[in-house]
Amino acid sequence: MFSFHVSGEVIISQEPYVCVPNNSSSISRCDGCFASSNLKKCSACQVVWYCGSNCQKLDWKLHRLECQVLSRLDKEKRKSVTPSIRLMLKLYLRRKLQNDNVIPSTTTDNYSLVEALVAHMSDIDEKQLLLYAQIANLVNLILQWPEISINEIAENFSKLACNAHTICNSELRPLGTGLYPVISIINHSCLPNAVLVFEGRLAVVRAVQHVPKGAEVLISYIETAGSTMTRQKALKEQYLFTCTCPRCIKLGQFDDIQESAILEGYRCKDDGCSGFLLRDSDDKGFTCQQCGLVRSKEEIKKIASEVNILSKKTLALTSCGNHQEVVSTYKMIEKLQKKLYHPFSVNLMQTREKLIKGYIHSSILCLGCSIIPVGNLNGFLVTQKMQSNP
Ligand SMILES: C[S@@+](CC[C@H](N)C(=O)[O-])C[C@H]1O[C@@H](n2cnc3c(N)ncnc32)[C@H](O)[C@@H]1O
Repeated sequence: MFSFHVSGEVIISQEPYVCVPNNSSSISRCDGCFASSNLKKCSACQVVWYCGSNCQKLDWKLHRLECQVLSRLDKEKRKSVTPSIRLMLKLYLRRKLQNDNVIPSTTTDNYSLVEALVAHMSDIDEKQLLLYAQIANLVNLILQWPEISINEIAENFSKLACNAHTICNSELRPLGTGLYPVISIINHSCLPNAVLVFEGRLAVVRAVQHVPKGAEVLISYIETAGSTMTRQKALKEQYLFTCTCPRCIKLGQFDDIQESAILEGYRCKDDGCSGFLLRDSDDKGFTCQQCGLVRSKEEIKKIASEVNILSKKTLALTSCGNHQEVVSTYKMIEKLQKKLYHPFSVNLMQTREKLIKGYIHSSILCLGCSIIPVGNLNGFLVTQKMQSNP
């Protein structure tokens, strides 16, 4: 048994058993390192991209098999090969390579770890089951391996849903999806003692506080900056369990109500007051729990609808690549949200996060302002003042 004393200390790290970049019609990434520039498409299958011969060579044993199955498909069918279908194909192809001793198996890198993952087959609803069966059918058609059944593939899709991880870069932009069977053993807490980050494709679990000898290492599967209801809903929907962590068991208690109202509720009408608001019993407005001022529902609705219109505008602007306009629209949203939400509101924080990402994207990050994002800890964007040049 180990104990981890220092915040930031690495507890465990693992390379993915399988992973795929989140390629779409608008963005392609290298299958090896997820880079998005200088890419060349595999000339045989016309599906997979590489940034150069290094990544292509490293991936060759697995891609040789994948390339064979993808090359059999006609052009239209190849378009239906989504990243999740590719992840499933790679899972079976890697198992085959290890069974045939083409690539080695180790205690932390073998298919039996995938077999042991929780699938929740008896907890998922019929609609979801049907969806898994349909996509499993497609995988079956592509692979043409009579020894694997549609049921088994569907079960593996269910496993991926509650065990696979989104691989993000240091700016927390999603790059791809990976399955890390050892990391998947780690359970969730809304008050975690560790965090999962990615260094390229490598998944690294780091302590965020002292983890005493024998204590369970717990990470958060979801954005922790949310009300208990929001967190519970997200965990139930994707991971099919009810969290009973120290934060969740406080549901309905004063501390929990206060935290939820700060994170997701409105601000006091008085700019100088930092109180949190609760809905009045007659449902006509919201009263500040510190100074007693009331905000009407109508006033709140009006600002919220202006925010809504601007948010839709950012979607349209983003899709046509107008990043400068995106940034100025987020600035307007931030101004309105400052009037609407509590200063520690998640919505406000998310807008600021998008604003900073927008600055980076449109390359107008003003070094004079000296603010750069350095990470996201427990869902809060941490910023760091850059040292001014001597
Ligand atoms: C990635 S797996 C974690 C490992 C899993 N406990 C196992 O034994 O294989 C995710 C699943 O673990 C369970 N789980 C994780 N954290 C939990 C928690 N705090 N309370 C209850 N179940 C949890 C849920 O069933 C969830 O879908």
